Amino acid sequence: MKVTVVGAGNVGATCADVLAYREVANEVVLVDIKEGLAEGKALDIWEKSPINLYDTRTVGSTNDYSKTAGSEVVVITSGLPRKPGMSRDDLIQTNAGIVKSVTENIIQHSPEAIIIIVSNPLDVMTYQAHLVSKNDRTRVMGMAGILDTARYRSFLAEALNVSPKDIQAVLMGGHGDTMVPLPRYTTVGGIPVTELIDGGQLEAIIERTKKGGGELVKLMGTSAWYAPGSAAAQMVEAILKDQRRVFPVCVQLDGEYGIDNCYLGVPVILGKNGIEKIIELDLNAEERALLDISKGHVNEVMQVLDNMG
Ligand SMILES: NC(=O)C1=CN([C@@H]2O[C@H](COP(=O)(O)OP(=O)(O)OC[C@H]3O[C@@H](n4cnc5c(N)ncnc54)[C@H](O)[C@@H]3O)[C@@H](O)[C@H]2O)C=CC1
Ligand SMILES: O=C([O-])CC(=O)C(=O)O
Repeated sequence: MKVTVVGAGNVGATCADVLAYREVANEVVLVDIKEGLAEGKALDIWEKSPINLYDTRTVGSTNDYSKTAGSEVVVITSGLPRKPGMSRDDLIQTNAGIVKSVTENIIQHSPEAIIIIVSNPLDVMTYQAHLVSKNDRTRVMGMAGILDTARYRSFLAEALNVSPKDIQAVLMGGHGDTMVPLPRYTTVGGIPVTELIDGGQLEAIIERTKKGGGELVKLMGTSAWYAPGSAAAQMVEAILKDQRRVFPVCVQLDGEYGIDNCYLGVPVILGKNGIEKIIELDLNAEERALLDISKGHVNEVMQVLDNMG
């Protein structure tokens, strides 16, 4: 089993590292445009194998996609991260071109690959990769929901002083301030969260979650990588091991939730064929209204991409 991770920066290298030490694949190919970066990081991860005890082979490449041939899953993390004061949407001009050229190279060498997009703005970069690859929508998806849900779960765990392992939750919508957390579908060891926390505190956690990426950008001057890299690796693992995990994932909606041709995070079952099923929740009026706002925003940014030609 072979996985390629494009972009050997913060998120890509973290993803490759998690894939290696969890032995998700036999071979992980790391690609970057910057001379020597991918080779160096792949070698560093390989040199760690006797310490962390794994035998996944990690290989680096400076833009030579022949090394990626026959990959079953490809994670695309190449592109600019935002700096303080920027929105994710501000990255579209640069990242749209990068995601386009990378997707073309990937498809040429691994036409059967399932593609996971990480580059921002996430929902619209997933649209871009879908347009370029012409793959079935079940095989081109974006990583955001696992990360956003993890932030929400970790904040709840802290507030309730319980293990984050016991918090289950789902978030929907675009990867940005319009994301839609769903307290109705949040449980703590099977107990509805609303029985354990007061409304004001829960609302504050939801607001912090929506701005969770920005909180880290403010602290570090660039965006997060440990949780994002691990989240992308978790999606790869679900696919390669055919785990049928239930995760929020960004996918093109084609009538689900009454929405056509918009790329949004929704709960799906992830297995060997990529998106095995989109789960349609019975949203109440308030949740529905929030999802519509999120859809409106993603549609606007999709329009910007369309206008770029
Ligand atoms: N979906 C999500 O939840 C998240 C998305 N992101 C996004 O992921 C992307 C990467 O973030 P970081 O790893 O922190 O950035 P980074 O700057 O550390 O790494 C990006 C890498 O992409 C490489 N690159 C640029 N153009 C390339 C090309 N044409 N081919 C191959 N490699 C190329 C750069 O040389 C660099 O090494 C950003 O767009 C960021 O906004 C980051 C965190 C979470
Ligand atoms: O905030 C950013 O720019 C990166 C990202 O998508 C996240 O960490 O959620």
